Amino acid sequence: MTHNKISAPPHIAITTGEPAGIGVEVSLRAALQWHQAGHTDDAPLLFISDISVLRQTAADMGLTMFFTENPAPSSSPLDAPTFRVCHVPLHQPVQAGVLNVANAPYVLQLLDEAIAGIQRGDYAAMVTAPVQKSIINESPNVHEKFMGHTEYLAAQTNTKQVVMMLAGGGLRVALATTHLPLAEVPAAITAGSLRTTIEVILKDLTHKFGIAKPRLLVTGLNPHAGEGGHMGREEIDVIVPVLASFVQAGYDVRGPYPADTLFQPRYLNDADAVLAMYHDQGLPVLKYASFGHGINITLGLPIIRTSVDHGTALDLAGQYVADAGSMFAAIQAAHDMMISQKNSTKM
Ligand SMILES: NC(=O)c1ccc[n+]([C@@H]2O[C@H](COP(=O)([O-])OP(=O)(O)OC[C@H]3O[C@@H](n4cnc5c(N)ncnc54)[C@H](O)[C@@H]3O)[C@@H](O)[C@H]2O)c1
Ligand SMILES: N[C@H](C(=O)O)[C@H](O)COP(=O)(O)O
Repeated sequence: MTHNKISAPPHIAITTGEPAGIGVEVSLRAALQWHQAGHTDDAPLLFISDISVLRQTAADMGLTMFFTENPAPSSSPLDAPTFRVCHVPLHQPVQAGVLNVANAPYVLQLLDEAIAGIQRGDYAAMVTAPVQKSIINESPNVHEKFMGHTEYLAAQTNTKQVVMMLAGGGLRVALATTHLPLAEVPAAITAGSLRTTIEVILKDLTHKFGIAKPRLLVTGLNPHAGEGGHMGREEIDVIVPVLASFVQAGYDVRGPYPADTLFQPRYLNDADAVLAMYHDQGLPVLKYASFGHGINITLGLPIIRTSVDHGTALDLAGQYVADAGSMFAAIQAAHDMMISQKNSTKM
């Protein structure tokens, strides 16, 4: 891995994710679009990736893009889209659509470099292309269970509790639990964890999204929010008391609402975000509303991290037909969060 001291302004770092998936191609397309939108001075992009893969993929896609490990663009024509790269070499050559366990540590190296670069002050934010969680867990060289970026970034930055939030189609949906087997969800929703989750959401909606007094709607866990205890007691025993404590403290936190009927304008028009209890309670709604243009944000981290709303799409890899809209939206969101955070620290 090669480091070049990056001069101001700090770059937004893109990690290109699983090399056999669509991560590199959507990163390239979105970066080119970002460059063409004129963001070369206020929020330039930098790739954390294997530079040969970037060059080869751009050539295969017919994109005119140049890549340099050096601070000054070397061989590109004046004004041509030139991107800095923190070169991390692949462990083995890639075949599109075919996972290779030998490259799993490479995927984590991209993330480690992004975190370290932000901590060095070289990067202002990280935007992650999708990874394949299964192949990372199959690697004999990866010793910790890998649940997702969200959990990995929390661990690597020593953050006790983070919150996954996806946004798109006019919705923001945060999750009380992330990549957990469904059978483990009820036990994971404790008064303590729910309280911290809500605190993290309210704080970041203010500091990273510029919402002075966030309005949060909270789902129940069980069908019909437990039907008065006849279909589960988590609402009565855990969720209601936690929400009441926020209301008492003056926060606009409402619920628990039955999840099946909460996602309608009547409720959503009067809210900034919804907190769902588990992954497949909230995300299908969000992805139905915005797949291809939605984003994923990790709240509660000491760094800014955004990502796409889709996975590695191994079935599309190498065809260069994948929609880069979500990657572009993730870059835009990282940029907007940088500005909100700067403004909120000035206040
Ligand atoms: N941010 C991330 O790292 C992230 C997010 C979601 C899923 N994943 C991982 O990706 C892997 C595959 O997950 P999956 O199959 O459930 O979801 P997926 O998003 O990869 O694919 C679901 C469907 O959507 C299509 N699709 C996905 N992205 C697209 C795009 N940009 N343009 C056009 N079509 C697109 C695919 O071809 C497929 O038909 C899993 O390992 C999963 O954990 C990672
Ligand atoms: N839960 C996310 C989704 O469905 O889009 C996805 O798996 C990515 O999660 P991480 O950002 O934690 O990798």
